[in-house]
Amino acid sequence: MTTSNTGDATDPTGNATDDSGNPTSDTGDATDSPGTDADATVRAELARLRDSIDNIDAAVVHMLAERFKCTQQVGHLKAAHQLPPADPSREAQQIARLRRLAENAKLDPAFAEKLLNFIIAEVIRHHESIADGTGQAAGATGE
Ligand SMILES: O=C(O)C(=O)C[C@]1(C(=O)O)C=C[C@@H](O)C=C1
Repeated sequence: MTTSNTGDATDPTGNATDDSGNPTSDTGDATDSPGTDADATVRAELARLRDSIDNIDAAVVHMLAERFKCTQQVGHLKAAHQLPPADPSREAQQIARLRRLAENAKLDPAFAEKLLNFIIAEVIRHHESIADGTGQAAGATGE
């Protein structure tokens, strides 16, 4: 719900709801309103799906944190041996592989490529900071 919304919305069953998603026309008596059971079912299904989304988002954050711990070590290795932060041929392989994986998983490969490029751009920024001495010290966790 946006903060600019002043009027009541309708829930997915078309019933009027307030800003918290609660029915506004329901008297609270479950026996006299045919919409009440459907509302409760829809809200329960939405809550169940949102629980799964929250778990998946948490997994994504933890996996990204692990990936950045690896790339931080790569950044230090590259800086110590005067290797360039970016490796375009490696990136081309990663993109081709990720697009294949995405297609098999029925995920939009263009989206997968954009996501990987977004992550790699951040990694390269970190590598550059490590190389110029302004980056995170080796072994630092940021906690
Ligand atoms: O594999 C490397 O050389 C890395 O620095 C890691 C990484 C990546 O995030 O996967 C980042 C930058 C490179 O251009 C390629 C890949």
